[in-house]
Amino acid sequence: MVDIQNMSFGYRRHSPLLQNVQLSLSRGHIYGLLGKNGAGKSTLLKNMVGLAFPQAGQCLIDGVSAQRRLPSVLEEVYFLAEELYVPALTAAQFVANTAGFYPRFRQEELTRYLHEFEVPAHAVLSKFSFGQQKKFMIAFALATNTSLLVMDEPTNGLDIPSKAQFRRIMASALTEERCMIISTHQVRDLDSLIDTVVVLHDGQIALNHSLDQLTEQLTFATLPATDTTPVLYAEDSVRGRQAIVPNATGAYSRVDLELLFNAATSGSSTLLPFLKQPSYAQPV
Ligand SMILES: Nc1ncnc2c1ncn2[C@@H]1O[C@H](COP(=O)(O)OP(=O)(O)OP(=O)(O)O)[C@@H](O)[C@H]1O
Repeated sequence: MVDIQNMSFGYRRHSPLLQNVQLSLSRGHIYGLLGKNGAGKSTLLKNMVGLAFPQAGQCLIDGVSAQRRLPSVLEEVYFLAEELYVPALTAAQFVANTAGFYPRFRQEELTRYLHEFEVPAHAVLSKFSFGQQKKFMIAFALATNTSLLVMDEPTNGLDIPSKAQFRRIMASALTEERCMIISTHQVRDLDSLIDTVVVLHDGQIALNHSLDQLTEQLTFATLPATDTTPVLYAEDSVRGRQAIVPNATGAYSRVDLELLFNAATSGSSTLLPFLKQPSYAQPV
């Protein structure tokens, strides 16, 4: 669905932020785009949907360059930006003005998502709290039923129960026809939601693996402080030594997203080369 090929971008010509990025996203998946503050996640997403133009390489949506912004492509793309612009309109007025751009928009789905998010359906949007505005826009984004749904930091401003609602609603809205990508620097917000982890670091895609691939290749374990097992990455914590080791037995362990993210962005010299070994590297 999305093909980013050798893409480079910088806000200033001689200082590239993204370099030679390669990324393919398929329908039927929820991707988590993780990166530190300022890593360039929003910038990558804007290039992906044609709101910023690469200086080299290209971003394709179903084979068409996103920067052409063809209506036939745009009606299949919804981009929920990190900063919201919410007009002084009721939900019904907002839908009347906006839903027409998305041929597969479903009012009954919007009503259901708003009910699940406990957002009033008839108030003026600009009078909502920030969290309610965010939830309205997430509900609207889902109800557009676009093939590509790109959400930049959607969980910013949501309280803890709302984050759980968000994960439930997102999971219920995924279909085989849809590709969703969600960026965050709050790694735990995507726990139990995404099926593929993409880490952006130092201007490049440092890691792009499905959770299934990761559980097959890695074991996430808490080791006693005295344990001398060779590790791919480890951090000391109050619970013991949180470690990532090769999965030698094929046993299942839950991916610790935060530990994985720390490993991928720490400059650890072992984890990323281990995942890139020919027998393990399986681009999604
Ligand atoms: N319009 C712009 N003009 C110039 N520089 C910009 C612009 N937008 C972003 N930047 C810079 O590009 C870098 C990456 O910003 P970006 O917003 O893409 O990062 P991010 O990973 O989404 O960060 P965060 O997690 O903090 O939202 C930052 O250093 C930022 O200051």
